[in-house]
Order: sequence, then C-alpha cells, then structure tokens
Amino acid sequence: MTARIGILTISDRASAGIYEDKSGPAIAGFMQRVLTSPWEPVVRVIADEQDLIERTLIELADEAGCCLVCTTGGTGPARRDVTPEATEAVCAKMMPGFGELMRQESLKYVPTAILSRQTAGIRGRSLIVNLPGKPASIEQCLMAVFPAIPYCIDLIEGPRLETDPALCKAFRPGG
Ligand SMILES: Nc1ncnc2c1ncn2[C@@H]1O[C@H](COP(=O)(O)OP(=O)(O)OP(=O)(O)O)[C@@H](O)[C@H]1O
Ligand SMILES: Nc1nc2c(c(=O)[nH]1)N[C@H]1C(S)=C(S)[C@@H](COP(=O)(O)O)O[C@H]1N2
Repeated sequence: MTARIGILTISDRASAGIYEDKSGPAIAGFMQRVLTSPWEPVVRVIADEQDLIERTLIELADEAGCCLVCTTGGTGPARRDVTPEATEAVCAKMMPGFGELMRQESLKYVPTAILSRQTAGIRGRSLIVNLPGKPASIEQCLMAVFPAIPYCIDLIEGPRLETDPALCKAFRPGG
C-alpha cells in the first residue's frame, strides 16, 4: 500500500510567489531519502490564514487519506503565525512530545528555537506534525522525531512505514 504524505507549506510570501518555497521540497527530500516503503506526496502551499490552514489539514487527512501531514511555517509569535492553533483545532489528540523534542534539538543550532510553538496531533488516521518555516530546520527537526513516527502511525492504524536504518532507524517496541 502506498502511503500518502501531506506536505503543507504555510507562508504568506511563498504562497504569493515572493520567494520560492524551499521548505516543502526539503520535507519531500527528507522522505525520499529516509523512507524505503512506497509513498507519494500530496503538496499544498497556502497563506497564513487559520480557516484555510484548518480546511487544508482536514482535506489532507480526511479526503486525501494522508497518514502523515508535515506543515512548515507559521509556528512563531508573529500576529499571522497561527499554524499551532489550526493544528489544535482539527486534532482530537495532541502529541506534545514532538514539539518538546524538536525545540530541544533546534536549540543546538539557534537560540531562537524557543520561539517556535510547533506541535503535533492526531486527526483520525493522520499524524500532523508542525515544523518551523526556515528550510534548514526541516532536516534538523525531522531527524529528531522521525524514529518514533512509523510506530505512531502503526498505532493509529495507518500503513507500515519502513526507513533506511543507516539514515534514520525507526523504533518499534518489541519488534
Ligand atoms: N517556505 C519557505 N521557503 C523558503 N524560505 C522560507 C520559507 N519559510 C520561511 N523561509 C525563510 O525564513 C525566513 C523567516 O521566515 P518567517 O518566520 O518569516 O516565515 P513564515 O512566517 O513562515 O513566512 P511568511 O512571513 O512569508 O508568512 C524568511 O524570511 C525566509 O527567508
Ligand atoms: N531548527 C530550527 N528551528 C527554528 C529556527 C531555525 O532556524 N532552525 N528558527 C526559529 C525562529 S527564528 C522562529 S521565529 C520560530 C518560528 O518560525 P516559523 O514562524 O517560520 O514557523 O522557529 C524557530 N525554530
């Protein structure tokens, strides 16, 4: 079964074409390198509007059937940064450990890591994970949390994700 992975860039400027989106492609590049089981991306680039973010997350989870949705951008303290609020609004369960670990890892690179309110949560059979907007943060954050993602997706009855253990070893308790 081909796993669908949502890649959602949330940026006023990238969505308006003011700069090229580099963070969405960085998420796709990470998946391409790390996943050895079949997967396909479902890509969206939108502005920092809470209603639109919520509708797009619902579409990716419920209609496109993505087992994992990675967002990038809109996690900071600025007036238009509302990605965590939209994520909480559409999720039945929050998974605060993801944000905790990603901020801890990001602190190794930038002291402003604590400005990201990035979080994660479960909607139906989808895991939604927020990443910061900076392209360099994508690899740093995903490398930290990805070992736990395949088992999380097992637990929400999604497809079995396999990784290249030389790059990122998925941990499944008892197997
Ligand atoms: N999707 C992206 N692609 C490329 N560069 C990005 C992206 N998102 C952010 N950046 C870079 O990181 C810097 C800081 O991002 P910022 O936190 O302002 O982004 P944002 O709030 O996600 O985007 P915007 O302000 O356009 O809505 C930007 O000036 C840009 O250089
Ligand atoms: N790994 C990593 N995390 C990071 C950063 C970064 O450059 N690398 N930037 C920080 C900064 S400056 C901000 S304002 C917040 C929120 O960014 P966002 O609004 O683009 O999501 O993420 C933080 N987390």
